[in-house]
Amino acid sequence: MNMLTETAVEKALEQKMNATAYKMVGRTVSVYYGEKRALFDVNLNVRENTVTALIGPSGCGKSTFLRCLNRMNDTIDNCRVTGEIKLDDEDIYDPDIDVVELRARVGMVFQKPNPFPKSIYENISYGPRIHGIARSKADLDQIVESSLHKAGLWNEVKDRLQESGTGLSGGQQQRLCIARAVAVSPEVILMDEPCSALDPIATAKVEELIHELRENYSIVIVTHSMQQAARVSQRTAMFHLGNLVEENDTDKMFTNPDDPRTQDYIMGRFG
Ligand SMILES: Nc1ncnc2c1ncn2[C@@H]1O[C@H](COP(=O)(O)OP(=O)(O)OP(=O)(O)O)[C@@H](O)[C@H]1O
Repeated sequence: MNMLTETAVEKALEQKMNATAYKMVGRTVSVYYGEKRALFDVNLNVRENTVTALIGPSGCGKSTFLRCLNRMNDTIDNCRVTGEIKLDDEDIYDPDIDVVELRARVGMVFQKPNPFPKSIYENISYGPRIHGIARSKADLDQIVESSLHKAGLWNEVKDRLQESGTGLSGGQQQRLCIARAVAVSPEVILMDEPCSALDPIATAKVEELIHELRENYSIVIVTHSMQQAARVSQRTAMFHLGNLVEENDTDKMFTNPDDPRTQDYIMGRFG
């Protein structure tokens, strides 16, 4: 993309973002693991075409909040979520919601790349097949190719689609997992420390990819790296001891945060 077009795309995205279209809205979200309360009445929204970074010291509840957004906490015994979370205008905790469909709309990429022990092709085609997105082999081929393109992996794997996904390098596996999430046409992508198992070069590639994906998706990323939050996100939310301390424009958050706890954390004074 040339500089001019890139600036135009950035500008258009900025305008979209400033219109404060919320893709997801979280109101008074609390989470309990048995008797233990891990989140306290968190009010946090996910903006469209925006990367939102969740930061804060270990154990502050970042992953717990992330998992609320596609009901991954349902899979944890003893975990109870209260409050309200809406995707567009739909309450995702409504008992009538189809959770499998929800998790296709709100996809997830985990800390450790977790491709299925199947071929690269099958890793990506599985979701579209079970969700009935592809009607023919040609449809599937097209989805596999376009998802790999979107994840910046096509050129590296196009000649080895039938080889196992687990044979790829760690960074390639993570981009495969991103391609797998993208293949079911999600609206939101959740990423839980997606680069923590990657080397700096693979990390840079995934960060670049996150930057590009923002054009089409809303992204929420948990990260321990302040540099990463500053590089990839437009909004940042700071958690501490299960509370949302502050949510702000990333630029402001890293230059002039409203809350002293944010300042302390960013300056490495705790956590
Ligand atoms: N499955 C679980 N069962 C019981 N307690 C849990 C579970 N998962 C998380 N917790 C607790 O909930 C709190 C928040 O944990 P969470 O993993 O959300 O924090 P985090 O900010 O993502 O931490 P980290 O940065 O270390 O990954 C912690 O006190 C943690 O011990």
